[in-house]
Amino acid sequence: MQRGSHALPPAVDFARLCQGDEPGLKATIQKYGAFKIKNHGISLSAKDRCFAFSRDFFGQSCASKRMEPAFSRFEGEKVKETRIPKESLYVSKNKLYDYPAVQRLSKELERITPELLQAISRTLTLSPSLESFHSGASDQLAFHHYPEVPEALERSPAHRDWSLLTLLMYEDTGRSNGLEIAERPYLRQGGAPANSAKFIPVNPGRDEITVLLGNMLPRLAKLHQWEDVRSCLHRVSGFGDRYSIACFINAEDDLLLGGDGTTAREHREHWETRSKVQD
Ligand SMILES: O=C(O)CCC(=O)C(=O)O
Ligand SMILES: [Fe+2]
Repeated sequence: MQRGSHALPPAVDFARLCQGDEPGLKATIQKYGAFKIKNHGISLSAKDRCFAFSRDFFGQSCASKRMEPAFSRFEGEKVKETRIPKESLYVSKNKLYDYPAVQRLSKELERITPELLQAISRTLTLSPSLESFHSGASDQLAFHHYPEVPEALERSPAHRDWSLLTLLMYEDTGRSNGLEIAERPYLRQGGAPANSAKFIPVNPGRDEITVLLGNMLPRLAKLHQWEDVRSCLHRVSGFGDRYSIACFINAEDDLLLGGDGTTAREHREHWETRSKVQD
């Protein structure tokens, strides 16, 4: 049962969603820009292997990690001017051969992505369907590590992702993991929506994946005159050592995202540059 309006509704059965409509999903996406899925076909062993890889990778010395071009150092990224107290490793599709531990998870995610894009398109009546904008070549896996920082309550400030979709995976710790999502409509009391929004905890259950709508979607909605599709405003709070895996599903690089001629690649690179802390 959904606990009032104070929690993201229970995870949708992905296999069932692929067979047909899921009552209530459209309302959930419109309210949160996010939903959870279970029975998704991503194996626990592939996921566990990646979390083990992540712990080993981030457990190395700073000098070793800095040798890795895909490594983004602690506080190396920001939201507006706030540095994020995390370190990350970004694995692009063309670098997968360097990371054998990651290949299986990537393959499994690749297999479910077209079905997920189709299901979202059907639920929101988007035409052309989202999978026609996606080849998978520019999708990326991000491994995040938020080391314990006693004084940091807000671990990642409120932001939206620049992707089409973000799939978030966690270890099953059995406790709240800090991901929070803004509920719509935002109360606009003079402040920016990010400050006035009401955030609810997500608390993904065992082996659930949280799906967030990213900023490529509202751009496509405008271009194709779809009904208002908003991206998910989210943040991370809490204490303790924390690991997460994000799969960024992006529209193919050459796709036009707006009447101004911006391509998906330019959109992505613009936001990547904006979020980097310059040394
Ligand atoms: O670590 C998380 O739970 C969220 C990560 C996130 O927001 C991102 O990768 O954009
Ligand atoms: Fe995010």
